[in-house]
Amino acid sequence: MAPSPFIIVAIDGGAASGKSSSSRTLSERFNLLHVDTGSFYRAVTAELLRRGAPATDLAAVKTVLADLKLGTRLNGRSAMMEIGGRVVPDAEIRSLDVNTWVATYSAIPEVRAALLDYQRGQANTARQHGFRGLVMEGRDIGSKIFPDADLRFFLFADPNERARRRQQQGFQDQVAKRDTIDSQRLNESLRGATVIDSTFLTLEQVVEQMAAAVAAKLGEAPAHR
Ligand SMILES: Nc1ncnc2c1ncn2[C@@H]1O[C@H](COP(=O)(O)OP(=O)(O)O)[C@@H](O)[C@H]1O
Ligand SMILES: Nc1ccn([C@@H]2O[C@H](COP(=O)(O)OP(=O)(O)O)[C@@H](O)[C@H]2O)c(=O)n1
Repeated sequence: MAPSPFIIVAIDGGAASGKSSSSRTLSERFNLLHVDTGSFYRAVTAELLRRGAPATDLAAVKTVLADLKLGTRLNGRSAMMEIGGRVVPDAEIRSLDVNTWVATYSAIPEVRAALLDYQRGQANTARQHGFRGLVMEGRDIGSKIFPDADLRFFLFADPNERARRRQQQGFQDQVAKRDTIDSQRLNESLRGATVIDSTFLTLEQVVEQMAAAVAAKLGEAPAHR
C-alpha cells in the first residue's frame, strides 16, 4: 500500500471567520499539526509592547526582532511559539492591548520577514513529530507562506456576523478595523482559494466541506458523521 501523503492545508480569512475552530477540528480528526499564525503575530506583538518598541519606531522594532529567540512547543496537536523559552500566555496575546496593535505591527515588512522561515519551518516540526501534515491558519498562508499548499481555503463571513461572534466570545476586539489594515493580504490569499461563506452555515457544515477535501487528499473515504 502506498504511504499516506504529507499534506499542507492553508486556511485564510478575516477576524472571527472561523479559522481556529475549523482548523482545530481538522487537526484532531486527521492528525494534522495545528498552526495558528495569528497567535505568532500576537506573541511577537506582546513582546514588542512589553519591550517598549512602538510601531512608529522602526529602529526599536528591528532591535527587538533581531533579539527574538523563537522556538516551538507542542500543546497536544497545536504548535505554540516560544520567545526566549517562554510561551506568551493566552490571556496576554488576547488582551485588549494586543488586539489593538497586532494588525499595525503585522503590517511592518520587517515583522513579516522575521516570521517567514519560522512559519515555513512548522512543516518540519509536523514531520518530525509524525503528523500526517499540517493545517495552518492566518492571512497569507495560501498566498505567501505555502502558495503550493495541497488545499487552500478562504473563510468568508459577513462582518456584522463576525463582530457578533467575537462579542459572544467575550473579547473586546475591533474586527472591522483589523480587517481594513489586513485587507491587502486578505485579497491576495483569496485568489485561487476555495471560498467558503460561513455566514449562514454552522461550524459543523464548514468543517464537513473542508474535511471531505482533506480526506480525498489523504486518500481516505469521506467519514459520515
Ligand atoms: N459557522 C459558524 N457559525 C457560528 N459561529 C461560528 C462559526 N464559525 C465559528 N464560529 C464561532 O465564532 C467564534 C470565532 O471563531 P474562531 O474560529 O475563533 O475564528 P477565527 O479563528 O477566524 O478568529 C467562535 O466562538 C466560534 O465558535
Ligand atoms: N498570517 C497572519 C496571521 C495574522 N496576522 C495578523 O495578526 C492579527 C491577529 O490574527 P488572528 O488570526 O489571531 O486574528 P483573529 O482572526 O483570530 O481575530 C491579524 O489581524 C493580522 O493583522 C497576519 O498579519 N498574518
